[in-house]
Amino acid sequence: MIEFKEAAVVAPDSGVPILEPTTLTLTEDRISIIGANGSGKSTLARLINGLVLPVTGSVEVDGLDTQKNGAQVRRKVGYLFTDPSAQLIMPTGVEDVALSLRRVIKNRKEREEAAMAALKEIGLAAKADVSVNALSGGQRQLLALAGVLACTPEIVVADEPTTLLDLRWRAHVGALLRSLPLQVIEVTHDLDSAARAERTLVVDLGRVVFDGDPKEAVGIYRDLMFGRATQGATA
Ligand SMILES: Nc1ncnc2c1ncn2[C@@H]1O[C@H](COP(=O)(O)OP(=O)(O)OP(=O)(O)O)[C@@H](O)[C@H]1O
Repeated sequence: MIEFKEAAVVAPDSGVPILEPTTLTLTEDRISIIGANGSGKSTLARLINGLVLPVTGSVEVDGLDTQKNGAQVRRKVGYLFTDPSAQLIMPTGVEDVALSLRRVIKNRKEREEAAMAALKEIGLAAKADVSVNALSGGQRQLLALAGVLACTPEIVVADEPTTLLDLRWRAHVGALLRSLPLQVIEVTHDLDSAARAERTLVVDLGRVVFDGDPKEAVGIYRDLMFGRATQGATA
């Protein structure tokens, strides 16, 4: 269970509020987060695994405070970035997934075997020894996901995981995320994908302005966007 208690974030340099005090209990297996560029979605998502820490209030995952128990929280919460380059470090796929496992499996041979198993599971076994740079964008995102899943998280937070992908890869990665027997929280600009969740949060100007039915959420987001576009056009 993920619990935000009045969690607020400000910009480290300026102190400008990025996320207003936010209280949420997130228990559903499929949650989507939508909102305009710069509204605070990634900040909200990053609070869940302690990549961002609240300046006031707290965020807990199964009772573990992200501030005090960061390492334990990150073992529970895997984080998938929009751009897989942000998390792929090693020259080849198998080395990269093995690196993700360095804290989980100490024995090198066992680690490589587990990395290969994770690549096989996701359909990338044939690319295990290929240079990461030679993979397509879709394959790189799959590889990043393999690295996350190899560590057997209980929750996956995916921050616009399909934004950089073509339609085919978008469908593939989206379907994979939906098939995971885990809690999946997805930040997305893909409103069809957002609407498939059980619960959707709409973020606007650093606040969760709607929390509930996905289809209703998408309607509210569209109203926010078109209202703003109209105001902008007439200003
Ligand atoms: N470390 C930081 N220092 C200063 N400002 C920040 C920092 N992190 C985020 N911001 C600002 O906070 C606001 C919210 O950022 P955030 O990345 O959470 O938005 P977002 O909704 O995920 O946007 P996008 O859809 O464009 O990815 C933006 O205006 C951003 O510039």
